Amino acid sequence: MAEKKLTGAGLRGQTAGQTALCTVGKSGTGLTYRGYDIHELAKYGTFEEIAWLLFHGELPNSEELANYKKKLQGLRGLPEPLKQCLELIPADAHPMDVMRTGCSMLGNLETETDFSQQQDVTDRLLAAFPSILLYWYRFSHDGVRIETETDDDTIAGHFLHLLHGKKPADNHRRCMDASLILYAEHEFNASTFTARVCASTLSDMHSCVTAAIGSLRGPLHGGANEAAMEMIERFQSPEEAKEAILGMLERKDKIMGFGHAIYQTSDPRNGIIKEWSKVLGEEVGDTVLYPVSEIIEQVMWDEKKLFPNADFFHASAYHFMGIPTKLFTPIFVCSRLTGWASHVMEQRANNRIIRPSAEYIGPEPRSWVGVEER
Ligand SMILES: CC(=O)SCCNC(=O)CCNC(=O)[C@H](O)C(C)(C)COP(=O)(O)OP(=O)(O)OC[C@H]1O[C@@H](n2cnc3c(N)ncnc32)[C@H](O)[C@@H]1OP(=O)(O)O
Ligand SMILES: O=C([O-])CC(=O)C(=O)O
Repeated sequence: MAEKKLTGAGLRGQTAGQTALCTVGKSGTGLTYRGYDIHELAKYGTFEEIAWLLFHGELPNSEELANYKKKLQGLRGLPEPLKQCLELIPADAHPMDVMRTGCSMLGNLETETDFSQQQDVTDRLLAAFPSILLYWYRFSHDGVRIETETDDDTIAGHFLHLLHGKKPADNHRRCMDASLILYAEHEFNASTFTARVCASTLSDMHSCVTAAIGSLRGPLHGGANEAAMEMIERFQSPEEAKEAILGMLERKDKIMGFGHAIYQTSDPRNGIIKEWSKVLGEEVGDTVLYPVSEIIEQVMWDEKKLFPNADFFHASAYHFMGIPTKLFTPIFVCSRLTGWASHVMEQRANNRIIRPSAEYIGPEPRSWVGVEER
């Protein structure tokens, strides 16, 4: 692939503001959160530690971490009107629409009335998002009203517990934890930029996050993990996948889970989630999905010099943990909330309304023509 031109459409290559949260694709640093490399964060950290790091700028000490986890544990319950609202949403709704509504409804019930509440509002959303999603999912699909206040120590464990109705295996919890870390923050991506634009009008946290959920939903952004799953599960063998992908490339179809707006040769998150996919696939005796994913990776590189982004191997990793495909992008929401909220706080701390200019390409000035003369 020719050197990517970082100008023009899509605001590519334009610096649209400053951040101390994250570097993306900066030469020599790759992906870092608050200066820590993503590989170290995913290997040694837990999602709650990384959330704290993003919000406060430093890793928590053991007392801070224990207190923070306790606080989040205590915020998992849902108010009755929110449960009633979730029960009205049909089973065939897209779970991203459920997240959008759930966030917005909570904004009606627990409104942020002053920016001094921003951390508490964020923590509430962080604790409540898995509950919102899975309360709706289990009610609409299984007809059960689940208890969302579990004693699980982590958000990863809480999520899988609510989904499957039992505490998860340790490696599933660890994979989910790693996944939440990988998705937590990514500079001025489309959904985060949406959140910052909303924040720049001095709007409330629920509005900023609801707007961001709308941006993440699209298949060119967070929705790609679901689209990748729908693609890979169509193939019965690597040979079939190779032939089909070559055909898709010839027809100039987009292959979901590949390419990136900023990274040029690889996405540093890919190797980490790919390894988890391999381990979990071996555990469930998979002989198709992982090999199919690998051959697609190979073909995409050989043919287009395109590489898997964070979403591609997330598809098979989540699938091996028994997570339904339509819940993939909402998990991204449960994680990226940390990045969105940190950016909202950063924007508020040094705000100017975001209002770029447009290059006008419309007609020259002209006179009004009455309706009877048109
Ligand atoms: C967590 C995330 O949000 S990561 C992104 C998730 N999204 C996806 O996986 C969707 C598939 N990928 C894409 O659509 C794109 O790669 C994006 C949206 C991620 C980045 O878009 P851009 O920065 O505009 O792409 P870029 O400029 O690198 O495209 C260069 C060329 O590669 C092609 N290309 C890029 N990605 C793909 C793909 N996945 N499949 C096929 N061709 C592709 C483009 O069509 C373009 O070809 P052209 O020059 O003939 O028009
Ligand atoms: O940065 C981007 O454009 C998309 C992405 O990978 C993310 O948001 O994680």
